[in-house]
This record gives sequence, C-alpha cells and structure tokens, in this order.
Amino acid sequence: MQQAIHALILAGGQSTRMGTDKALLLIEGKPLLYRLASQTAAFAQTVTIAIGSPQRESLYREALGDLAPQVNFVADQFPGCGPLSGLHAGLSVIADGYVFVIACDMPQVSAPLLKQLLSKIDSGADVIHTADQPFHALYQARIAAQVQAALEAKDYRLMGLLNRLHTIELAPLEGNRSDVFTNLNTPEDYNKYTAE
Ligand SMILES: Nc1nc2c(ncn2[C@@H]2O[C@H](COP(=O)(O)OP(=O)(O)OP(=O)(O)O)[C@@H](O)[C@H]2O)c(=O)[nH]1
Repeated sequence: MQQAIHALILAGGQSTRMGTDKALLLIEGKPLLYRLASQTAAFAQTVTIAIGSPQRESLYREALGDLAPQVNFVADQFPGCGPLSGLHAGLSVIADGYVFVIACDMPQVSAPLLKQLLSKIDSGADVIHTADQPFHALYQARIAAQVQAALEAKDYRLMGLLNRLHTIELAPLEGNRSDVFTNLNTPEDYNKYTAE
C-alpha cells in the first residue's frame, strides 16, 4: 500500500537551557529551522512546523525566507504541555499517512535512520521508532485523537501513549548514534557542534 510521508518539526519549546530560540541558531550560516525544513522537504509530501505560540509564526516565516510558502505553521491547542502538544498540533492538521517527527534542535536529518524507519511502513503500525529515541520517529496522522486524549488526561508521557498504540520498535541504529540523535540544548552543545 502506498503511504504518504509528511514531516513535522517540533518548535514550540521555550529553549530555557539555550537562553535563545534554538530554532533560530545558525549552522553554516542558516537557521536550524531552515536547514530542517529544507532537508525534510526533500522527501516529505508536506512540511509542518508546530510553533507552540501563534506569535512565533512571523519570526519563523522570516527565518525560512524562500521556503516559508511551502511550510504549514500550526499553533498548540494545549499550550505549555511540552512536545506531546506539538505532536498533537501537527498530527491534527495532517490528513493521513506517516509523519516523520523531528525536534527543531536536531541539526541533521539522518538518511540511515529515515531508511530504517521507512522500511517498516507496510506494517501500517501507529508508530515506528528505534530504541534510541522514540520521539524522533514515524507516527501515523490518524493517532491525533489518542494524543489528544492523553493531553486531556494530563498524561504528558510519551511512553504512556506508546504503550496504548500499535508500535514497532526497531533495534538501535548501528554506527555513531550521536551523529543521528544529537540535539543542541545548551550553549555548550551548540559551541561543540559548530566547532567540529
Ligand atoms: N509545539 C511544541 N513543541 C515543544 C513544546 N515543548 C517542547 N517542544 C519542542 O520539543 C523539542 C524538545 O524540547 P525540549 O528540548 O525538551 O524543551 P525546550 O522547551 O525546547 O527546551 P528547554 O526549555 O531548555 O527545556 C524541541 O524541538 C521543542 O521546540 C511545546 O509545548 N509545544
């Protein structure tokens, strides 16, 4: 069965540890958000950014420049509830198919990870993830209602949600996993990454 593949970038956090908006950090002269939108647009039918607060849209449009018209921006319906709220907001506006979810503080879409996840889409599972990082994974758009139920119950744990869904957990990715799952949470993370 042919499955549509979409991308969802979670970008509604507070960046407290970084002290400045992580989505706008410059890597090789481009904002992180721009890099991820461009990398995901290369394989995804649509790219959605879960921006948290609607006030961020104009700032992020500016950061995306020429890519902005290709991107959907969606605000959280459960503000302040963390990444699960961003997952909910994104899945709610995507009609069907699988959604590749990535955090805005991850500097790189990993081709090997994507390939491993996509190898299982014929299963039709609700979620396909590796043992490394269950949020950075493929989610069926149709599970938006279950994510909403978890948020309404104030249960913000991803593992609690996954336990109620049909999931496929793949073995940890081989090779240097820090390349794939690196995320930039602090100024030290950013300085180290950009110095490499
Ligand atoms: N849409 C949305 N995304 C969120 C929310 N909270 C976190 N995220 C995103 O989820 C990813 C992981 O977030 P964290 O690093 O745990 O939190 P953060 O708020 O970004 O950073 P800290 O304030 O330093 O904890 C990042 O891409 C965030 O932008 C939220 O409430 N809504």
